[in-house]
Amino acid sequence: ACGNGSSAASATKKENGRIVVTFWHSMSGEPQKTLEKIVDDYNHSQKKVLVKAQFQGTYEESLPKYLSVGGTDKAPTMIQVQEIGTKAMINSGFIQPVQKFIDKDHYDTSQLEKNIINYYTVDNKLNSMPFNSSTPVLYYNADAFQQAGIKLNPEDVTFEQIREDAKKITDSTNGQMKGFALQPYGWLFEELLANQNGLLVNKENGHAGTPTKAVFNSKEGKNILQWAKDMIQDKTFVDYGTGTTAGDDMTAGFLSGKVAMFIQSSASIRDVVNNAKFKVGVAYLPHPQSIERNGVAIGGASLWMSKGKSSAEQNAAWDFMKYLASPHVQAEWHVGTGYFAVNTKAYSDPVVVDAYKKIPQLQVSVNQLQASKPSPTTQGALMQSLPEERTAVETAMESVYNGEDIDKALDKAVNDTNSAIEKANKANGAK
Ligand SMILES: O=P(O)(O)OC[C@H](O)CO
Repeated sequence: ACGNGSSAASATKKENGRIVVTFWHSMSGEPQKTLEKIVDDYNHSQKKVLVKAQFQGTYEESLPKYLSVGGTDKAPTMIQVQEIGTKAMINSGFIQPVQKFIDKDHYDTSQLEKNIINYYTVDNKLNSMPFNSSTPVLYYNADAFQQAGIKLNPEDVTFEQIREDAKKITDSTNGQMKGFALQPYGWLFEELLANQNGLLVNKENGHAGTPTKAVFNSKEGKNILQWAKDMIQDKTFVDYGTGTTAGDDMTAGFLSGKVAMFIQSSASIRDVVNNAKFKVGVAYLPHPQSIERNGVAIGGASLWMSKGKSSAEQNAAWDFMKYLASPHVQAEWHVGTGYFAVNTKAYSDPVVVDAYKKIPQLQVSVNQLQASKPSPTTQGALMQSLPEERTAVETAMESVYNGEDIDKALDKAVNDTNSAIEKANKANGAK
């Protein structure tokens, strides 16, 4: 990567006298609709800046795209990057930490959720602006639970209970509705691991230095795959695969009554609740009975400023970032999606207070985050090679679902992740 910062800034782009800010994002479904409305409101609220929101595919698609045009004229002014891209963005040399604007502007970061600020603060600098933060939650068909005569305490769900409930629901519907789905999605594995206080990588998950090894082939890692395997054997489990539509297919399966429970980002709460013809329950992430619930790490994404843009363009983007983080906009964002409000003042906004009366499910992920124990596992792993780790874990999950031995699958995923770590550390000189 380049990144010596010596290149001249590009010319400010203008349209009808307004500074153009290009904003790459990865929001689809309800979050996309909500985001587009917010951008529109911002563009109408003032006359100096024109934000152009451009959907760039999934997080996995947009980050490599950005890294291939970073530092050139084709780079957007700002981009939304998933949490695990943090180190890759810092190391790319293409970005301007937002700390610079915070300092210049005396922007008060104490209004932002502490957990989230901590996540994006590396080397005492806030690198990117918090915007859309989530936790994974358990979605369940509350009507199906009632019909099967079972109850669930949303704040304490165990692996064992899910397995039992999955059997009861599958049996009581003669297999018409299966019990549970766990998409082979690395993020869900990472979070189920954190909920058992299991580390993903060494060096305290990368918070005590650059990781040199993956360590998720632990008892805690195996618990997750054994749990899924047990349900596959019980014939109560549905595998929606790893394709790009897997998440949508799983949600569609839940909405059409083919599966009673699944785990997915809280970002889907509005999508799911709006579209269900039955009562939707939302619960904390489960844990094995023998291991106390530890809590979750924040997921989602944040907003990054490109280096090499004119200061007029950067200041315009900063103005928009501040608008996005303001209490009322965060209130609308939270209730329109299921992401947290990154600005804590949003929770007393009438928009949120009213929404909680009608959609109490929105509160579950906020409570779950606040009930998480601060530790290197709930802080999330910090490492450049997390995208590679995620792919390796997804391959392991899928192969176990297809009958592979758990130890073999996890050891292979650890080895593959270690190769990526070694390569990145060599390239960075262990940055
Ligand atoms: O789907 P999101 O935006 O909640 O993000 C989930 C993961 O944290 C992405 O890495």
